[in-house]
Amino acid sequence: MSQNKISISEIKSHNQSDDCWIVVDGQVWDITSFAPEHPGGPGIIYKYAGRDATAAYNEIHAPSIIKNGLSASANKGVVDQSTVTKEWSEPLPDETPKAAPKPSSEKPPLDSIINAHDFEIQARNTSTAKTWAFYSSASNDLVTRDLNASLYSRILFRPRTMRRVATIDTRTTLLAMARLIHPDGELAIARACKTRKIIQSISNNASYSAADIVSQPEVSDHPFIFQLYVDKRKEKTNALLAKIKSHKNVSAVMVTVDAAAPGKREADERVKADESIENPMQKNKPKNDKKGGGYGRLMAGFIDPDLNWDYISWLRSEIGYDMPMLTKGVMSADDVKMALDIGLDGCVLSNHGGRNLDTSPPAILVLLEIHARFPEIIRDHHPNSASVKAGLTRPFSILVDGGVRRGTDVLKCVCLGAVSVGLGRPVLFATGYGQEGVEHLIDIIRDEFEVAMRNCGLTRIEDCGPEYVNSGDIDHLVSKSRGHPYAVGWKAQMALQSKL
Ligand SMILES: Cc1cc2nc3c(=O)[nH]c(=O)nc-3n(C[C@H](O)[C@H](O)[C@H](O)COP(=O)(O)O)c2cc1C
Repeated sequence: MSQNKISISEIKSHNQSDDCWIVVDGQVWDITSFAPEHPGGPGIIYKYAGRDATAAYNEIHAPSIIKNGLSASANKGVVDQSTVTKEWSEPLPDETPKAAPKPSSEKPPLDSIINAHDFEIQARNTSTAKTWAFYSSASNDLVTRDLNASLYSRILFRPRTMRRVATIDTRTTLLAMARLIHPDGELAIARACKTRKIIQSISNNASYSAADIVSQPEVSDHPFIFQLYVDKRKEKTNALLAKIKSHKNVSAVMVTVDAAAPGKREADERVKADESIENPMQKNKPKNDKKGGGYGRLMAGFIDPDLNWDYISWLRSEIGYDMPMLTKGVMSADDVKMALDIGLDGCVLSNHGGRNLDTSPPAILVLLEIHARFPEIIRDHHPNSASVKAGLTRPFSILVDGGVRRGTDVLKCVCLGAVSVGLGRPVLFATGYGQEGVEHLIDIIRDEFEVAMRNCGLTRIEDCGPEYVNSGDIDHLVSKSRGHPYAVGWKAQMALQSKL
């Protein structure tokens, strides 16, 4: 079917935030209603209102994103090439009356940053092309990365009013997970987490060693979680664990299980790697080859794809029952149930920020799947549950990460039973400003969280519950059974009888 041809003058007339068209690869899109939800903020879109955004779009998005993410009615047609003018083909002039500030390599003052999206925009404008590509990239078409964030906007609150909310108690945990963006990297994150009473999860691939991070005098009495990737060479994992356990302030180990193979992070692959940078934990250096120059592949090369439940059970006893152990990167309720059954202390529902398996489910869907399929896990094992408080059951903590950008996102997770909520990229972007930047980010999210609590009529974390959220718009995406809801399996018995 031939597409409607649209003249350049017509496209240019749709250049306002309430009537915003852009052109990507010759296709004309009405992006008015999507722009406010754009994960990178609407500013960058408004900069291209009534213009050709192809170059800017292709820098960080895969071609299919716009087609899959917008409704068919948003496609207005194709550019009428006979109307293209010289002025249209020229790059965007520097000065623009639209909402986006002029991109600058100068960091804006920290006090002009008022939300997590602002941190992302400044990181994009001021960090090196490689740093931006490595941090922001995700696998294949970025579907999961973007869905992680956008699903939160489809869950609504069910607020109660007139509840005396002048004084509230928000004691809960936010998790934070960077030297590419600031020389102090994870050292600065650790100090900020200490001043803001947040727990940092230290990556196995951090740019400083775990010892350097947890031994800083400022944080010597502050708890940390160590995130472990199981090495193909098991003796390396054992040696690392022995070192980790020698640090009194490492209070839990989190084993990442969603990285059997590194995702194809095309933005990272497309930007040449600096072959002189050494990954301090693995002592290896990046190289550019036929696949590209991805840091992601370099950092994942040592991870054991044969990781299995037998090893996790062994690790559980090896680490010792005085040290809580969790799995991170859990994407199905069945794997949560397994973790509970073999005696782990919790799970982080996560898809690695969409960096490994594209189209894997956002954590919030897995959280809802747990409610639908194994309600006892949260009802009887949530650390604040009546059953745990009465000493009848043991606590099992569900943590969530991926796409969390607002205090309202945090509150939705807490209402649905999450004990902690993790922030990945926003913390890295905020680290561009060092310790102060991370503190500012945490203050922003906490403030948004408190505003949301008050306006929902909530004063205590213990009172947050599913009755405060309406997930109707995404309920159809929640898996309600182990098998497919109607497709008939030809080897169903075998597959469904296995616990694994
Ligand atoms: C640059 C970068 C590096 C990461 N490195 C690790 C890692 O070493 N280990 C790990 O378990 N997860 C890692 N993750 C995933 C994060 O722990 C977290 O699951 C994810 O970033 C959450 O999504 P968000 O960035 O949308 O908040 C990394 C994420 C990013 C963006």
